[in-house]
Amino acid sequence: MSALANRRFLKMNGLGNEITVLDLRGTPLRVSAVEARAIAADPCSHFDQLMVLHDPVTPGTDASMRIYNTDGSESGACGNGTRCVAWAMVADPVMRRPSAKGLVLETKAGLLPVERVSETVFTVDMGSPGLAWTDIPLRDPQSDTRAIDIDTRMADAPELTKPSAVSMGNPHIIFWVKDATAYDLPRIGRVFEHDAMFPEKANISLAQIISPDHILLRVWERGAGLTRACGSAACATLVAASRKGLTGRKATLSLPGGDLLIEWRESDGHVLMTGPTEFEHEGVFSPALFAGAA
Ligand SMILES: N[C@H](CCC[C@H](N)C(=O)O)C(=O)O
Repeated sequence: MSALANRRFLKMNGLGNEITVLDLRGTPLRVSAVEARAIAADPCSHFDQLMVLHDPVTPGTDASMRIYNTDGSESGACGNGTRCVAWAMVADPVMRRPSAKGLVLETKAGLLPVERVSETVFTVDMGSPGLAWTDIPLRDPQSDTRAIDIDTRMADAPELTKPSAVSMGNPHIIFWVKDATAYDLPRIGRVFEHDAMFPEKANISLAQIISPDHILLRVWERGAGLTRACGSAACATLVAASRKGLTGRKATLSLPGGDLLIEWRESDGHVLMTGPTEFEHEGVFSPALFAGAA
């Protein structure tokens, strides 16, 4: 039987991005890809991302996190999930920390300080974006060495060309379009997620500039598919839009699930993401869920 059987989880969402939170602090347990897929397959614990908390690694941080997609693959970043974890660590009666000082979470990609703005709204410092082609990573050096306009196109949609690439600890590719709702994103996403240009695959966004401080965004997520929102994609998009001179360094990103406020802070180059969290329910994993999972 899986050691995860009967463990408590929280089901939450960040702008409709489905998040399951599992606290494994104080245990040596790790989640396997097979177990992650089993948790995702159950309607009660279904997620776009599973946020797993482990004991802190870096002194002064509150927890380290591993992030799993629906297909069991791992990501270095999840903005919406990070806000949900922050809510759990200040408001959930079981996970809540005794102290109310600022919270710092850690992922494979770095340290993420979080501030509570109101009851359910949090600002996460998502760190500095990776902008070199090797940071994304891309397979080849680009004719535009800044990776602002990268050399790829969709064969049967010629206007989908020269997307921008940004890493927020995970790879993001952003196509600039006149109407983000006019495309079959699942079809485009499936093709580009696995394009040989992206050795670690990629999250694929369609971005429409509404004004210098407002962007409409739809995202196909690596390992999870179409989601109602993706926080790291919103951060990557604002950074790319600002580098292209399409927006300033601060904008509202409107996703199907709602709005995020993103700022690429001038003083230190960090990206700040502010948005809501919503608690849905808690549960425990039924042992039957893991039948057949190693
Ligand atoms: N929904 C997440 C991002 C998940 C990214 C994941 N699909 C990957 O990079 O593998 C967010 O709010 O930032």
